[in-house]
Amino acid sequence: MSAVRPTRSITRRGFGIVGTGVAQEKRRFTLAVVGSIVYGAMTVADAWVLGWATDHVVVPSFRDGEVAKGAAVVAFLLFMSVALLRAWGVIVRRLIGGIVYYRLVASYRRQVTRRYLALPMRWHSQHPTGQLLSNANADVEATWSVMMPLPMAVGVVAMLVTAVIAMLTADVVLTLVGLVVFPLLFVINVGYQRLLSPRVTRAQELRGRVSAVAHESFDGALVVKTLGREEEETARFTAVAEELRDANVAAGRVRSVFDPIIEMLPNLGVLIVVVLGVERALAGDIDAGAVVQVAYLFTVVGFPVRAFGWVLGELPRTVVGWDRIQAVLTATGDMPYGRESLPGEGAVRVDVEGVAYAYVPGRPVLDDLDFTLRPGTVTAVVGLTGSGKSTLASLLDRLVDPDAGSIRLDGVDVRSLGHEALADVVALVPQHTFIFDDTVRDNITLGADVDDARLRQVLDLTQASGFVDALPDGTSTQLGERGTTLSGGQRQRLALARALVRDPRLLILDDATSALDPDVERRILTALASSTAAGDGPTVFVVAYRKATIALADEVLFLRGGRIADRGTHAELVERSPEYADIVQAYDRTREAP
Ligand SMILES: Nc1ncnc2c1ncn2[C@@H]1O[C@H](COP(=O)(O)OP(=O)(O)OP(=O)(O)O)[C@@H](O)[C@H]1O
Repeated sequence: MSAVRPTRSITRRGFGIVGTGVAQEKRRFTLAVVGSIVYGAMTVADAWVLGWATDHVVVPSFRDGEVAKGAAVVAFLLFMSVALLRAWGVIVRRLIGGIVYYRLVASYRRQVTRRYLALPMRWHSQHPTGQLLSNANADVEATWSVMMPLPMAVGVVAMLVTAVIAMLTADVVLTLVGLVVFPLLFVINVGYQRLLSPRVTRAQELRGRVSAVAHESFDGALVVKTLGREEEETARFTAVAEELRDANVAAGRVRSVFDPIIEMLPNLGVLIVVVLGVERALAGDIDAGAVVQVAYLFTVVGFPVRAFGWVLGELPRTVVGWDRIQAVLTATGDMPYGRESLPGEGAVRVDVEGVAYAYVPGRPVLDDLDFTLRPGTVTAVVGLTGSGKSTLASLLDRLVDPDAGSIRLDGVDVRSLGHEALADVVALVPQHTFIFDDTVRDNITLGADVDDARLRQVLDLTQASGFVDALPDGTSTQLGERGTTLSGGQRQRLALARALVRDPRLLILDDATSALDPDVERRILTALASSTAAGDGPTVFVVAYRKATIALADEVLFLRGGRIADRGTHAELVERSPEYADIVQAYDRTREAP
């Protein structure tokens, strides 16, 4: 995020964005402004009551040597009424203003998150997680934080107008002092915020970078330690931490110059008012109450005037935050889902026809693929690293759409299936397992209605019952962030159970059993293959790396450079393709090497 210079067009755009927010929360915002106006008017009224009490209670009491009781009671009632109304104004402004802000933040967070989920994997692979987190958090907050001081700034206008009227009724000469001090205060505030804002924005950016570097170092702690890179990592962190320190000091310098001026200016005004006012009171031109009233106004109006500065200072952040969230909200490339559902039940037939796919235009990763997965069979795909196996798995699960050709399930193009219909039919177990910070049960069901007997069945099938039962609370055990309390093989078994519990009609395993020991893997896959062969399981497509797994498949697709180089049973391919035989041999050598 680059610091935006507060130019006029930024101010104009900023107010445009603020308008969008106000329009979205019209009623609540209006109420917050009413609260703010009441607060402003009552602040001025307070000064007036003080003036009135000076003239009608304080001065007569000194003059007559006894308290004017009737007037004192009236003054007390006036003070109390004004104080209550003022308190009501503050509560409404703060409470409703806060609600407006939090509602807008929540609404835009929801929109951004919904958009993320609608955008295709192709978009996600080009946007790092850190950036997405920042969009949903910091950018949304930066856009709307202007809404916090906004009702106060609007109310301050009403306050200043009433203050000037109140001063005019007190004394014209003292009003002139106000007419110099207030605008001066306003101009200094605006200048202050304009100087401060880019520095604060920069510090915020750097805070993000500091946590990103720290996050990366902690995440990669193993690499850092094993390769002895502690010093380099510390130096990398120190560099950004020092930049952040300098940015904070730069912002602090601006504050140290302006804060005293802004604090001092109203006091200077009070001094002038007292000097001028006392002279005029002694000359008999005005009452003492008028001097007290105007002097008091100077002390209370100074602070709210700052709200203007805050609003103007926030606008550049508003614009930057808005642009960043709009980049997500207007991102295109959605994969629209159809409305069809797949008739029938049981394992599906998959027809892949003329499929091509490229991550980078002109450089196809998969090209001209034609094959059929017969219902209720197990097909393994074998190929060198980078030959396109995972990409093919993503296409079958419609995480991406092919650039050419089609993929049909029981004759229905996957693009015409509804989102839920597709999720009901196909399950993909990816290379990297994700475990939620939740219980074993919820990690498997993901909210689906699954009874205990079925849960037990899939845990048995995936050879997970043993270790799950050994956990402190069995299936109710909380697994911690990313399931760090489990071994890689245990995580993979839960991921398999998660897919199987949904009774998919097409199961895609993308190297999903790599962390299992060969014996456990063989048992799981044999059970799966036999249920499939018995007409009770899904069609299985497996990206495989072990000879034993590959040998279980009814058919093997041998992928080379994104094309099918050969296909047949494992035995047939070993016999006719030395290249294939070499790859499979090499797989086992690398995988089983100690
Ligand atoms: N998100 C991406 N953006 C650009 N290119 C990609 C992306 N993902 C994969 N590729 C490229 O596409 C090609 C095929 O990748 P893919 O992951 O499908 O291969 P694979 O056969 O599964 O490899 P491995 O056996 O190493 O998992 C590779 O050359 C890879 O660099």
